[in-house]
Amino acid sequence: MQHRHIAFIGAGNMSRSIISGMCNSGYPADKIIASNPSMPKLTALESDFSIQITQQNKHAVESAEVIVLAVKPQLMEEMCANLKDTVSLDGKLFISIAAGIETSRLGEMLGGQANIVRTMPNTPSSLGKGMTGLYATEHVSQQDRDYAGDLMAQVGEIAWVDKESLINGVIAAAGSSPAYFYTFLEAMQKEAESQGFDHQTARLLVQQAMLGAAEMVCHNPQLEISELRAQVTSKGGTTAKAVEHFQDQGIDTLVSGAMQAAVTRAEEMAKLF
Ligand SMILES: NC(=O)C1=CN([C@@H]2O[C@H](COP(=O)(O)OP(=O)(O)OC[C@H]3O[C@@H](n4cnc5c(N)ncnc54)[C@H](OP(=O)(O)O)[C@@H]3O)[C@@H](O)[C@H]2O)C=CC1
Ligand SMILES: O=C(O)[C@@H]1CCC=N1
Repeated sequence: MQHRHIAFIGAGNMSRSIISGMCNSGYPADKIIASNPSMPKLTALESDFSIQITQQNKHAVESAEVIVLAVKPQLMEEMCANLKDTVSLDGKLFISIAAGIETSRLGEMLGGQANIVRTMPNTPSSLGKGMTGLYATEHVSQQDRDYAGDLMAQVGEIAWVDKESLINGVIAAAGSSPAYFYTFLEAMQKEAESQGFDHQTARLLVQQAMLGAAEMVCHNPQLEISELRAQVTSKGGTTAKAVEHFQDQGIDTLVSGAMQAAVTRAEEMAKLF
């Protein structure tokens, strides 16, 4: 991929995940700058990855061709307003990772910029195991689309969507979903402890089972996930009883309700910010 000068505005969890993935994939650290109001996250990034750091967004943006907008959604408007008043934004490519802010709104916040790619990554990006959805406005050139896609592909798998509303679907299925799996694992760990295992052993049991299950799904693309489930589920055995319990308790409704709640919140955020 092209190694353009890139600035991260906001050096929080997600920026760190992406920067870490980029550096691990060989992106030159001297072409990456991160900007943040407080120093500790910046100094950690500098010492871990040798990237450039600054507390001045203006300084980060001046020297960059690509700007990653990585502040919390509720802070985006104020941050962009300060930026557009202090530095020329023309000709730059903007890549937003913020949940719930549409490209049209971002364009307004940036004073009429339209060269915007909206993405929705997730935290496993820090290990190169991310899943990112991307949407580009019609104003974005093929070269810039390729850059944005290549960038996020440094930290995992990517999927382009051709309707912006589908980014909210990406949030529900991939952006937020690591937390669903953690919630499930927390509950499993707790129950394993109740059944007599110490905290660490309970964690090992559930994390290794999850890892193995995820690898089985990835390594067997020709098999439906339901088939993999069937392979575990011996007739009249233990798994059948456990899965039956999930189904009796309405797991499908529970999961679809949770994913719809994520989409609804993204839609609400689009109106709020
Ligand atoms: N966490 C996740 O799983 C995902 C998050 N996202 C999106 O990523 C974005 C960032 O989230 P996340 O990394 O979790 O949040 P964090 O709070 O960890 O990071 C946001 C960072 O922005 C900094 N910041 C605040 N104001 C400014 C400003 N004016 N200029 C520059 N930096 C500023 C904060 O600094 P300080 O702490 O010093 O105030 C903080 O370090 C959000 O928009 C979120 O919707 C997208 C996908 C997944
Ligand atoms: O919870 C959030 O709003 C962000 C977006 C996806 C994951 N975290």
